Amino acid sequence: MTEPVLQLDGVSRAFGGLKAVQNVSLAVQEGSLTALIGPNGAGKTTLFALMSGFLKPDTGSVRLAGQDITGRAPHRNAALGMTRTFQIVKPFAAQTVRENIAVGAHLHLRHRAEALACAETVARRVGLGAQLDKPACDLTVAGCKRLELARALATRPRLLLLDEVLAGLNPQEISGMMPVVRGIADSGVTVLMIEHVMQAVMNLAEHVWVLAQGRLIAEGSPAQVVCDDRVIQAYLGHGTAARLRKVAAGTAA
Ligand SMILES: Nc1ncnc2c1ncn2[C@@H]1O[C@H](COP(=O)(O)OP(=O)(O)OP(=O)(O)O)[C@@H](O)[C@H]1O
Repeated sequence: MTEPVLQLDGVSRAFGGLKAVQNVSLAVQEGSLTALIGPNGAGKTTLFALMSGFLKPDTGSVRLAGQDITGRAPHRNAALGMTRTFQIVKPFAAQTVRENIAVGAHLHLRHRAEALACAETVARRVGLGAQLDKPACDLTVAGCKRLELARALATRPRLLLLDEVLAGLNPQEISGMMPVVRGIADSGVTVLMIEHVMQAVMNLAEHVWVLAQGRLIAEGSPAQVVCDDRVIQAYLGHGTAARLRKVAAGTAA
């Protein structure tokens, strides 16, 4: 097997007495589309922050394409090809969609005209082509989520960490967003997503890690994890798990 694009070994982080992430080890393979799931407060966002450099681990190591990046600043990691999105989207409200996306493009493009041209291409990829000249504050929630995705994509990531890009969307908006995420992965970008929308996890992810109380409690294909007793106890509950098993078997109504 080739070297993982991202590798965590024994990563832990506490906030005072709260062990938010405990001894997590995982490897993300290049070109994969995978998911990190678990109950509220499980430590998923903290783990993303530890991966991307927004937080330093107390113990353990993070490697990006074999290079030790433990505790390295986020902008340096972005320059190396790892970019994350945020659950709470905070665009530059008064600036246009194009200008917001261009901020990401400036990571690798010095000239404004080039960054704006790149922004236009990326906007079309995420379905924001018609909104390029709108101020970001005029976007709907779904539009803001697409903008967050676009800003990250404009950095030309090799590995994209998506923190709940589907949160707050209605079923129709979720259905519209799933092909966008799939398209990004199909274009060769490795995608790891934190997601509570299990329909999307079942449809998109080839491998899932399950976190509960800071610890990895299970991993496997979506079909495997929804059958795992620890995952049912800690997160899904019996009703949801049964429904998802039907989805996995392709027999959902
Ligand atoms: N900066 C911080 N200071 C103190 N405690 C924190 C901090 N960040 C997170 N925590 C705590 O760490 C635990 C894990 O939080 P985290 O946000 O990583 O969980 P999560 O799995 O992403 O949850 P959710 O699904 O609700 O977003 C929670 O108990 C949270 O309150």
